[in-house]
Amino acid sequence: MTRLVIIGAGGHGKVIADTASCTHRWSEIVFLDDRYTQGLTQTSVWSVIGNSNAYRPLLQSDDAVLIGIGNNTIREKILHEMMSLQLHVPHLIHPSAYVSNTVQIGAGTVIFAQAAINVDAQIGKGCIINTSASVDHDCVLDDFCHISPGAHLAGGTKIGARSWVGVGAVTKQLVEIGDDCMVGAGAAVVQNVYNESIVMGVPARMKS
Ligand SMILES: CC(=O)SCCNC(=O)CCNC(=O)[C@H](O)C(C)(C)COP(=O)(O)OP(=O)(O)OC[C@H]1O[C@@H](n2cnc3c(N)ncnc32)[C@H](O)[C@@H]1OP(=O)(O)O
Repeated sequence: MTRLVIIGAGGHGKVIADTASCTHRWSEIVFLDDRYTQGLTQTSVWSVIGNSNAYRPLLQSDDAVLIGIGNNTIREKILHEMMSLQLHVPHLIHPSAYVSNTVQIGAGTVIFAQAAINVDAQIGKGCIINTSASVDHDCVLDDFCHISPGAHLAGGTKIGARSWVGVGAVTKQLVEIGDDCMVGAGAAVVQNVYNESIVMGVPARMKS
């Protein structure tokens, strides 16, 4: 078993740590966080061992690394740094999640408790499938997107890179959401959404 180092000790990082501890895959779980320099040495039951900006001397070659940062663009930047250093970036699945054996999952993607991912879905790198979200058959999620708690993607939905589907939002089957989009909490997306759009409401419309 190796050590898991999580970069970012905020709420999302803690859910990663909690999920990781449920898997019993890691000998130790520790955090790096910018607030270490202000005296943060503990978050919940886990130690913060250093500053995330000075990670290089703190990381061991056999560590596994995950990024505990909810912002999709920042998570992308840091994950790419980690991968360029040839560090092991696993994916993480909570034991209570259902993930079909046919699903493809990229490095650094995390799938939290009670999520369900159905047959032939494809999920890119560094994605977050949050608590109780569902991603149905044949969905394609590009890298670094975030499906918030309780959001449901119907079959064949496509989500572009770095897009964020808000808590409790839903999509109609085969809808395509572009890159860098924001789908508001509780929205029902029934039409395609262009890149960099913010949509909200039922049915979802562009934010004016
Ligand atoms: C584990 C976790 O916690 S994961 C985190 C999950 N978080 C989320 O899902 C948050 C999703 N974010 C939202 O829904 C946001 O409200 C957004 C992105 C849609 C809009 O945010 P902002 O641009 O800051 O909009 P703002 O809060 O200023 O509201 C603007 C107007 O839109 C309305 N509005 C905001 N969000 C929504 C929404 N989801 N649905 C319908 N209307 C909304 C507001 O009531 C307001 O209306 P008004 O002008 O009539 O008063």
